[in-house]
Amino acid sequence: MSLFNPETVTCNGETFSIYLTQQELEERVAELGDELSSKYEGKNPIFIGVLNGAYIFLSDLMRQVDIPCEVDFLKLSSYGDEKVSSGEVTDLKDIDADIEDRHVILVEDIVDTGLSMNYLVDKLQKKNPESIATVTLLHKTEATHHDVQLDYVGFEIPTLFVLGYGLDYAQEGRNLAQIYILDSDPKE
Ligand SMILES: O=P(O)(O)OC[C@H]1O[C@H](OP(=O)(O)OP(=O)(O)O)[C@H](O)[C@@H]1O
Ligand code: HPA
Repeated sequence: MSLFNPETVTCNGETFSIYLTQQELEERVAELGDELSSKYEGKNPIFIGVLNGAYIFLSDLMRQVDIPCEVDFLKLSSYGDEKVSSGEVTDLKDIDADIEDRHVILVEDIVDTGLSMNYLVDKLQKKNPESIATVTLLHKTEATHHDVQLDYVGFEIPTLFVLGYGLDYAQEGRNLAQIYILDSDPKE
């Protein structure tokens, strides 16, 4: 267990409470790893992680996958330092790998409005992969209003701002080992 597992945390002046424990995260990530290992046996998939948020989930997920696989990263930004999407995606880094005819597993930490995932699937499709599957640790089901293809979802969560395990609030809180949820609705 991490030594950094408080029940509540304060980040940028706002209070968050525990929502998903380290054990719940570990168990679900292991299940997803098993599913992917079976599905992609013999296919040498390439995991593509979306920086920054997905880096912790992706590193844990890949260590639960027991078949040959590769990894690359791209970087987007749409939230800046805010709790609501700017509504625009900014490309900050593309992948280096050639994914033509490859089996791609696109890994996000969270699908909220769906804007980023929708944008990314379109962007990667243009590189002619053999297949694209999407994985997200968290899905804010009721907040998603863009069309998204979601193949593997860790947890469906309510429309409340979350923090930890890679997810930030104005760049802080990514190093928390568990997932925390804002004590009041950010839209109120
Ligand atoms: O479904 P959406 O409304 O598009 O929200 C999801 C996106 O927002 C976050 O990225 P962010 O822009 O905050 O960058 P970060 O990963 O560096 O924190 C998250 O990592 C997803 O990429
Ligand atoms: O709830 C959230 N928390 C952190 N980052 C995010 N990016 C989209 N939604 C969220």
